[in-house]
Amino acid sequence: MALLELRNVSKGYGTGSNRTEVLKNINLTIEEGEFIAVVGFTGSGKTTLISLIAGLIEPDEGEVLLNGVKITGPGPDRGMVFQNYSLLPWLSVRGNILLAVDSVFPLMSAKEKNAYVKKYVAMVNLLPALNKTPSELSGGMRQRVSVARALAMDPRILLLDEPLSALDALTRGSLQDEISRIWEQDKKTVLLITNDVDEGIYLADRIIPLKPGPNATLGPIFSVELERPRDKKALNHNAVFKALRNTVNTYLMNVGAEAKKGSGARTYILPEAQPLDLLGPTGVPYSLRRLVS
Ligand SMILES: Nc1ncnc2c1ncn2[C@@H]1O[C@H](COP(=O)(O)OP(=O)(O)OP(=O)(O)O)[C@@H](O)[C@H]1O
Repeated sequence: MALLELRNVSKGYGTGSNRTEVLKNINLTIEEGEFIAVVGFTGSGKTTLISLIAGLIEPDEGEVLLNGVKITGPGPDRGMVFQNYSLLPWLSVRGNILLAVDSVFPLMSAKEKNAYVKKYVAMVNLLPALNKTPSELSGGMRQRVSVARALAMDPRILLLDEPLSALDALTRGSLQDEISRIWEQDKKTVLLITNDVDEGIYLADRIIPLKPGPNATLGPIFSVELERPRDKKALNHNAVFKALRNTVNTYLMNVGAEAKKGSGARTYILPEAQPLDLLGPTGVPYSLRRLVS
């Protein structure tokens, strides 16, 4: 039996003329231990999709099943990492993770909990920051704490909703490496939502595009036939990686262009314009003054 299954799931918001149909007839099956990446356009319904799986919202039609049982609300069997760090600002790294551990393993002794929290903090390389509060951490460090907290709850599936999109390119790259390393260790089932095709290919077993909304549906499944562990630098020269990236990007560009045509969106051709440079009192343009003075 599949670990997670979405059967003909549709979801919209609002009523009457304020109604937005977001997802239409979504069918998705994820097996235990798989790493799946859903790539999609801004506003296509990625967060809606992951919120349905997290049990934060309910589908209008269809059903979401975990291990064959219908999801009716949030639960510790699904660990969620959001785009924007959702840590409690008054608690330390240890405190934030401990709170989650307390709720899932209430019978664990204080000593065991302490060691358990440390294990997950070490997993994301944050032991030196164990007693720091979120305001003392960088964005990348906060996201690491979120990942550690989700993993410490030992969920059946880890739901990652664009966890790296608010980070700069360097931090994003190193966190991708960490997620990859942790996944190799833990072999947890993961659903990653991302807008970065390269990130999806680097991390996942399968890439599934979410087409543009309204009434967004899932596109074809692209299998990632790349050996693990993957070396990001080597991938840049890997023919399979480059071909897959090209195929997925071309697919996304085509469905994006189709959706634009269908929506009747108009293209405006802007005139070519050069910015006027204001002349200073000396007759030298302001932008050059520092160079000539
Ligand atoms: N609670 C809500 N009430 C009304 N409309 C909503 C609600 N949540 C989302 N929407 C709308 O549903 C559509 C899909 O939103 P969603 O956040 O799922 O997309 P997304 O792909 O995650 O977007 P982004 O890439 O910007 O994060 C958008 O048009 C959004 O405005």
